[in-house]
Amino acid sequence: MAVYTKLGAETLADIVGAFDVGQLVSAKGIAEGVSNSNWLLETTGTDGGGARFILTMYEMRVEVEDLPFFLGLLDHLAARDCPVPRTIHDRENRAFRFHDGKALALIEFLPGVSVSDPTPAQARAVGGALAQMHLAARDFPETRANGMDLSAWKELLGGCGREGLAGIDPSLPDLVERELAFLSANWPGDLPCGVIHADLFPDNVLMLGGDVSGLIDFYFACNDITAYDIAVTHAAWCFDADGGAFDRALSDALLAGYEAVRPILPEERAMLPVLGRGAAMRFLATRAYDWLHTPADALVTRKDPMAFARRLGFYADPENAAMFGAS
Ligand SMILES: Nc1ncnc2c1ncn2[C@@H]1O[C@H](COP(=O)(O)OP(=O)(O)OP(=O)(O)O)[C@@H](O)[C@H]1O
Ligand SMILES: N[C@@H](CCO)C(=O)O
Repeated sequence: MAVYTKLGAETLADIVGAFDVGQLVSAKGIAEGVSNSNWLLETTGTDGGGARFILTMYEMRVEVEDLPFFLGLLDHLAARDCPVPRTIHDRENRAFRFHDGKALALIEFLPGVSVSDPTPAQARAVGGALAQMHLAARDFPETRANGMDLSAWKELLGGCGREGLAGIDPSLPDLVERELAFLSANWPGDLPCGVIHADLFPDNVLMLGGDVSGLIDFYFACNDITAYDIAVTHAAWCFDADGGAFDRALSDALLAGYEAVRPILPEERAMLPVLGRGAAMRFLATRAYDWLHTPADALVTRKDPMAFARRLGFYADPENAAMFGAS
């Protein structure tokens, strides 16, 4: 349950009063998500017609000094017609405020649901929305380094130790050692860079039928290799949940949808298998670390690291590299 802080009705009404959004009508804690506390708020709206918002209180993993980047990016992308929620600024035009020392932001509510079993048409739409985001962010003036880069993967996996990794699966210590050495030697240094989402899993995409109605949860967004974001999205969308079964139709649709909006350069395509290995390692690293460091009685469900070890195997297999060739 991702509501870590209890806020009474009066407190929520006070918070809402700082924004020009009408009066609070109802508030409901949102169970999904693990990093922040989220509430779905309903207000009377400014014209009395009613309005819905997401109130987010930043609890962990999000640094307050990064909020201008994350929230400014939402406004920048929304102004360029990307399906992302706008940040509602308070009456003093601030994008975030503090309550009891914790930062909070009011964000536009977007309709739609996260799909757990995407169709190729939905994967195509997601590819298109990702490319649209990459293009729209080109003139975003703020920058943020990727806190989840290769050096962070090494640190997280180092923090697991060989024994810890072996406790998850006996094959993991050698796989991690071999792959980290490969990625260190082969990570591209000359591909186009820009603002990337870096975590565009199905649970961070809201869909209405075949259309993307919302890209959310930009709290890993940063400046890094643009094609790495394609690889992350590919790894997140084109396999079954345990990572054992690759879905070629989803993959083709995702890449075609992306290319309908922004071409994938030949040099980007050529590196997709390596970037896919990196993307798989990134989620293997955070999942393995959390697997070993989350107390057994925590309310959060741990995610399976091996689901990304299997994806890693897929991207590392030379037989699979050909399908990323120029279309
Ligand atoms: N703008 C929005 N419009 C509609 N629903 C939203 C919006 N933002 C968030 N939600 C809902 O709230 C849930 C949690 O949001 P989010 O994923 O940002 O939380 P989080 O705690 O940061 O998650 P994570 O654990 O993935 O980091 C989402 O799954 C979605 O159901
Ligand atoms: N999307 C990530 C969690 C947030 O980094 C995962 O599924 O492991």
